[in-house]
Amino acid sequence: MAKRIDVEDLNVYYSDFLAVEGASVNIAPNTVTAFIGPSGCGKSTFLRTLNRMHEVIPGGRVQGKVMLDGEDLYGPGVDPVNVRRTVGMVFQKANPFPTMSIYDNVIAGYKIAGTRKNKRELDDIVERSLVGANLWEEVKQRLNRPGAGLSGGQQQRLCIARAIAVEPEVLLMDEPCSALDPISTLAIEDLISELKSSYTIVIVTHNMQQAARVSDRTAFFNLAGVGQPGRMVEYDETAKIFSNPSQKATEDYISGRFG
Ligand SMILES: Nc1ncnc2c1ncn2[C@@H]1O[C@H](COP(=O)(O)OP(=O)(O)OP(=O)(O)O)[C@@H](O)[C@H]1O
Repeated sequence: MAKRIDVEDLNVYYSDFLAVEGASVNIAPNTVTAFIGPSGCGKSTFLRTLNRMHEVIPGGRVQGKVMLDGEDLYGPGVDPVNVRRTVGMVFQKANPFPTMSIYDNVIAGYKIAGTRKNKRELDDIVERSLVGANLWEEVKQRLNRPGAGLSGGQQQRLCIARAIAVEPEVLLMDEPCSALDPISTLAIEDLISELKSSYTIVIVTHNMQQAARVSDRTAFFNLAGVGQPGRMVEYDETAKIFSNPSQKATEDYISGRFG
């Protein structure tokens, strides 16, 4: 079941460096939210706080609250590994395990967690996930071939299949199309629109047309200057952000006047 995400006044640090300051956001279940903004304003950093991947980086820490259906992800006793299972992530560069078969890539999350499943159950998971990622028809005859033998767009869909195989409730995507050609990009965008019925999706993108095409709501991040923390300047319906933003900085950015 897709979950809602509520972030309250989050500060995100790399050791002493405050990378994102005072970010708050309320994300409804079964929606797509896009994070846009200039390079270095903290989009990826903020995204990684939503599944506790930020703290894997040495010196990475947060202040504030990230709630998933009202439960604080950073509360005492919360297991970060469990958080990352519930909140899956897809990265900029498709990163299938190259020598592993397509089949084994999809079930990698279960193997790593040491979850025991019989062959029939695993077959079902593989088919369901590849169907969900719109890749099944293209690979069903070659499930035992290495993941690295797929095209870039197929590899990215394989990574999406791997992410959804463990049945997350939220999917985070960090520039998932930046290494893809326009056709593969459209395939991923179509897929994002389909996945929305099952998951809450948050995507970082540099492509404003993409944000406009796939997202329901958009958050614009900005940076006051070099060495300053990034801030979430405006967060609203995507149609509003792109047609009638309330902040001048947002308007300058989306109209290309950013400088
Ligand atoms: N591992 C790290 N250690 C220290 N500082 C980091 C680290 N990763 C990012 N930063 C810093 O945090 C700030 C935000 O970076 P982040 O990558 O989140 O920005 P971004 O908006 O996603 O940028 P881009 O659009 O270029 O990917 C930057 O000043 C960056 O240099």
